Amino acid sequence: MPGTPNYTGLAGYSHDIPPQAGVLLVNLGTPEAPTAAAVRPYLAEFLGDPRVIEYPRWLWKLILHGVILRIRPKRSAHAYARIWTPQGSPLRVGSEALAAGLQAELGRRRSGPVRVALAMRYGRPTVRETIEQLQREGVRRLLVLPMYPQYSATSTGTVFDALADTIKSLRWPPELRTVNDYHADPGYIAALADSVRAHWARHGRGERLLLSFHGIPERYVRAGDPYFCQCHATARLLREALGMDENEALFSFQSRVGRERWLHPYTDETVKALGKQGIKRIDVISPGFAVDCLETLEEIAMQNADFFREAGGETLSYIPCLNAEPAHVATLADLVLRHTQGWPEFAEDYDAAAAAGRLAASRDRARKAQADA
Ligand SMILES: C=CC1=C(C)c2cc3[nH]c(cc4nc(cc5[nH]c(cc1n2)c(C)c5CCC(=O)O)C(CCC(=O)O)=C4C)c(C)c3C=C
Ligand SMILES: [Fe+2]
Ligand SMILES: [Fe+2]
Repeated sequence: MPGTPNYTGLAGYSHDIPPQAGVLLVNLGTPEAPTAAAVRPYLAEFLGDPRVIEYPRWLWKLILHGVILRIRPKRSAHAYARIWTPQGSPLRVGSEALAAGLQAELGRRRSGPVRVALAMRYGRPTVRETIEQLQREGVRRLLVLPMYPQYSATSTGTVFDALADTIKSLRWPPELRTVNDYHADPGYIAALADSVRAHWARHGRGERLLLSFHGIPERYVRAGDPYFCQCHATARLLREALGMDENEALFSFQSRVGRERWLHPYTDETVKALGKQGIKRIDVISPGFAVDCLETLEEIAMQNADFFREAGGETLSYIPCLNAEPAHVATLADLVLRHTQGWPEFAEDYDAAAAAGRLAASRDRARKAQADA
């Protein structure tokens, strides 16, 4: 508190700064440049994480450094080069825009001071340096929101590892809350459904809609990872909100790496099968990614579009992630308000009824569209 004795004698000692609440968004991270030299340290950190690759350490270190880091950086860099923007990697640009949008929205909807910051699990800015910076700015209460709608130990879980490591070394850690997942959040489902309808209104509607989620090894799910169930739940709720059944809105897993069996069905095989069945146009959405990235812009919109054409299809129409769209910002702001209830900086209450109302309205629109058809 200003005016209380400062025993350290240091300028900027955090007792002297008015307290604030903070929201820390954390995304995966991305290379600094679309070059093999920049991709190598990124992949080394990412694939060196024992949460991501659950193999005996010594064996994996041999394979990672002996084989993978000699081959993959060049291949990945080539893929990144296809989607790189003048502002940098789409994942970084999109995450920063979303964080800025959330800062503005919370500023409008909150009476108290709130700081929104963005960290990356791999690469920079790190979780540690971002939390240390927030503390210098007076953040005493912190909500950590990993940018993954569905929980997986390989994505969300490892963000909490980085958080725990940071907290362990702080003399005076902030009061903490965390968001595990928001896979069934009504606002999130409504925003996805609305984005699909907006895409159809602008580009026409395909014969099928494919909901493609990032995969993980099947072994992890058998060991207790809830990811598969949460992806299924998101897909079911999204189908309901769109008034579609399982034959119209299909479900698959993308981005597999290595020889091990990953979650099924695979996106590439599904896309090829649809092309072979004589389907000419499909729409694809990736509801597990908050912002567009390599796995959507390159793997889906480019690679899988090629697979579809090679199999006899014509158009794979990719539906972008929610990115910094106002509906996405509003949904995350709701989530923040709900998870920070009771904090003195955040006196107002989260309006659960309004979010449920938005989902109901989305379902009504689906019913109306069906009745009109
Ligand atoms: C090999 C193991 C991997 C697991 C398990 C995994 C889980 C997982 N990943 C995401 C989100 C993203 N992954 C991205 C890229 C990416 N993923 C892997 C491997 C695993 N992911 C690799 C090797 C890469 C790098 C690119 C490549 O070489 O193919 C990205 C995009 C990053 C970007 O810079 O754009 C995201 C986002 C989730 C949500 C998840 C578990 C549910
Ligand atoms: Fe991944
Ligand atoms: Fe990939």
